[in-house]
Amino acid sequence: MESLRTLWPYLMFHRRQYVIGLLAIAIANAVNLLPAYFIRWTIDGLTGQIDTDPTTPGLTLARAGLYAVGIVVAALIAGGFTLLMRRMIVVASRQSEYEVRRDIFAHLQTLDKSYYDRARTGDLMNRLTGDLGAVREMLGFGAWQIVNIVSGFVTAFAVMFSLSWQLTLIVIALIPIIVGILSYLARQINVRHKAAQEQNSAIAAMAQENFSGARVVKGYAIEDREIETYREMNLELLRRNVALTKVDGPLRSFTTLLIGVAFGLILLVGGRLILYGGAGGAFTVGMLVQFLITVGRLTFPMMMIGWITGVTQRGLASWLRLRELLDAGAQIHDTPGRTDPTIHTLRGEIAFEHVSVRYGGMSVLDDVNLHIPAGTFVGVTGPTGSGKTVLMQLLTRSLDPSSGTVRIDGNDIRYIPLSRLREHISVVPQEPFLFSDTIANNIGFGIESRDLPIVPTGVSVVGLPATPNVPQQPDLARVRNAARLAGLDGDIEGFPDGYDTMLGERGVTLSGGQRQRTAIARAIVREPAILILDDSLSAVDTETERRILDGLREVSQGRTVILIAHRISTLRHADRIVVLEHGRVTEQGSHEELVALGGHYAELERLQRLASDLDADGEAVSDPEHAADDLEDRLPRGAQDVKVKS
Ligand SMILES: Nc1ncnc2c1ncn2[C@@H]1O[C@H](COP(=O)(O)OP(=O)(O)OP(=O)(O)O)[C@@H](O)[C@H]1O
Repeated sequence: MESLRTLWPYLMFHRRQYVIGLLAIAIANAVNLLPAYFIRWTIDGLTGQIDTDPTTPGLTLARAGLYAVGIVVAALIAGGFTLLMRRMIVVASRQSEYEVRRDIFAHLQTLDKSYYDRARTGDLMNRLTGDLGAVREMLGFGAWQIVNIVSGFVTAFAVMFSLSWQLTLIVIALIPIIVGILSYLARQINVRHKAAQEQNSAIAAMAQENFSGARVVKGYAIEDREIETYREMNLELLRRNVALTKVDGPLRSFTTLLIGVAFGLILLVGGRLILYGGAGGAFTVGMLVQFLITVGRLTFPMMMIGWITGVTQRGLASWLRLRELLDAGAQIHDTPGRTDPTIHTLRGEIAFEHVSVRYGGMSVLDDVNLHIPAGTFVGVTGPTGSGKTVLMQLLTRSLDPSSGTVRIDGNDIRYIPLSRLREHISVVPQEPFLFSDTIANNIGFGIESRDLPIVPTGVSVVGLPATPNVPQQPDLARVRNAARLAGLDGDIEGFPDGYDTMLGERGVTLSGGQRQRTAIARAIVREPAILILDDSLSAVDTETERRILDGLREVSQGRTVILIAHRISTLRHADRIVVLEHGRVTEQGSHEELVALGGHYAELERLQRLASDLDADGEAVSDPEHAADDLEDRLPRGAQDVKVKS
């Protein structure tokens, strides 16, 4: 029931609707019992058993008409209250669903990279759809039916007792059997529903990865294998769903059987009571019929007990799966009391002091000491896996160091508000992600929340507040300028709808170089204090690279730019170049200083010069394979990458 406690606040938020709705059900249930009284009086009148007027037969036409009107009025009242209940509870459950979904999404936004490294997108999607649906069903139809059952039983039993305690006892005797069997089946339903939901998540995750990686699947022609894997997983889902049906189904049949048994016994004992009389006065035919009608009214709630136990068990199991999302905490967050809220901007001075990072037992960065003055243009290079990306991730606190301190403007970054830190540092990742949106929105993505005016476009739904206002389109002048600096403006002008061209699933597919430049423009447009480009020029030709570097020079005025690269042509004009090897800073200085030093950088420079000489004098063209093999054998790993990519 711990899981219910955490759901409570969502219910309490709409308590007024729930209370009104639940009262309405109770009233409707009570009113629904009235027609049985009218029927009883009619029958007893006809059989003369309640002949109150000795001069006339038991039933007059006027009285029969009154009973008929009574039945219609009772139906109208009950119908009205049922409508009111639906309006209250179904809307409240939809609102609770909206709030849970909103909270989960907002919470997921606070989780850090390490969570998403582990989580599977398909699984998250399934929880936000399938599991949330099960919870909504529990809160809406489920809550309604629980009260329906409880109030239905209470009112019906009150009437039944007033008619005959003997017959009521028969019905009561059957209840423990019902409850015992139903709770056993409910436990089974819970276990099997969880298993089915887990398989649903796995299958959704597999499909999502397959669609995202469609190019790889096609490239390797492994569609058949994927089809077979999916078939197996789908079959397993079928098995689990069938297993669920095997316990879901008997609930209904079992309840019908019990009702049949109850009716049989009531007729038997009720008939006896009419014939021979019972304790507590005469038992009439009309009373027996009323009793049967009232028991009949319990059929649906009884069936619903089984169904509702299933819905509640499924809803609770799904809520637990949603709680797992809400309980996942961000490992990196502000430290209340130590975070300095007065920090609003950054200048861009960076210092790494004895910084080490370890993953498991593996050392990724080892005692790194580095000082980068504000406004410097720094190149970072080193073999693959030497820790360049990890070093940059420390600056946005995508991860915290295992030991040592990272400072910006002299402040320990653990005490700079996270939102400020990330607002003023832009990173162009190695594999940029673009949204299925216009190219203008993809570039302006990062400025929306910070700089854009809010315009009211919310839509009001009857009874609900208007949806929150959404930001305006990004400032096109800024977007255009960023695209120019990233060397992308020419490409965009060639697109069918210019800056309004849709990208991704619904539009143009960009080349690797265009994707990189879109990501660069997105980073530049925010005018960050620190701009980090992680191997972001690897997919562009040398001419485009030169244009982008010129653009970066222009934006680097007054900001710190860090450029991770393997190409000497990208690095050579940096104010300072840092070489990382095996997680340690092994060289730093200007291009000339490092070439003179004769270390990793000098070797990289020599081999890349050799490669371009080979290209230039045609040897590589006449026999490119051998030239490439020859060079590859001699190039260090980082340089091999350059050769392959360039
Ligand atoms: N989340 C992680 N868990 C475990 N190991 C990790 C994680 N992230 C990075 N590493 C490891 O840290 C090392 C450094 O990775 P990093 O991405 O910084 O290399 P890099 O120098 O940027 O390489 P490249 O030039 O290929 O991009 C690698 O061995 C990598 O496998």
